[in-house]
Amino acid sequence: MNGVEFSYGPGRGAVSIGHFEIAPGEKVFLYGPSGAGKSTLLGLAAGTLNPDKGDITVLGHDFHALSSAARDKVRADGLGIIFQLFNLIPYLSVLDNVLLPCRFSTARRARVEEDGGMKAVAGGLLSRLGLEDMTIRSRKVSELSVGQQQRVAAARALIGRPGLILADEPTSALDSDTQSAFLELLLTEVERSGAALVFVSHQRELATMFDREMAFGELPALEGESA
Ligand SMILES: Nc1ncnc2c1ncn2[C@@H]1O[C@H](COP(=O)(O)OP(=O)(O)OP(=O)(O)O)[C@@H](O)[C@H]1O
Repeated sequence: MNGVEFSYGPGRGAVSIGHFEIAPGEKVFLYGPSGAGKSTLLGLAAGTLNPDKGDITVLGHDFHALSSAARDKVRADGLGIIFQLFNLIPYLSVLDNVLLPCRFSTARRARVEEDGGMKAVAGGLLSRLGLEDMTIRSRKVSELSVGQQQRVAAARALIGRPGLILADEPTSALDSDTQSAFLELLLTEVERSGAALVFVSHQRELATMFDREMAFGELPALEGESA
């Protein structure tokens, strides 16, 4: 992103991003005060928000030159997104939630077929993310714990080897031991798939697990900061 300006409308939130870059396979921890613009940055990178000014290139695609349908295709083919509230489809099974991105992208589906097929790839991801129990896979996600839903959301983001994963505070609902255990599994899977990762969180103690940390906006001093 270069010289990006975005506003939600007159008198509403506005965000400026001078320069933001992430290399293939790089894992970046993005932090900053509430309202600084972290989620907006992710929305711009996902192509769901359109900048008023500036350039955004994602996975080699210049968003400015693309129609919104073409941006949607870049997102479906190449991005994995983990939201704070996971945004799973409650009435679908775990397996169907994980496989959802393959329904929207033939490229993604083809990569999954290449890697061994839908059931095998989804099952492998779920197992490595800590959902080994086979009976969980056919359950509706609304019947899972928050921690289990988080793992399903991670598997859904990772399926079909997207080039970039965008994660918006996916650990905030969990206690700190569960958070770091989840993050370790997520980072291992991200590394395995070769994806780049932008991970937004307020929990700066997690930053050491990443290649790079980046502050967004004004930052309170870390020293003496209450936990
Ligand atoms: N849908 C929206 N409509 C209007 N203003 C918005 C909207 N979403 C965010 N904003 C405003 O845009 C600015 C950036 O918000 P954003 O959600 O990107 O911050 P954030 O750094 O992700 O915050 P948090 O850490 O609290 O999630 C804020 O001033 C916010 O109030």
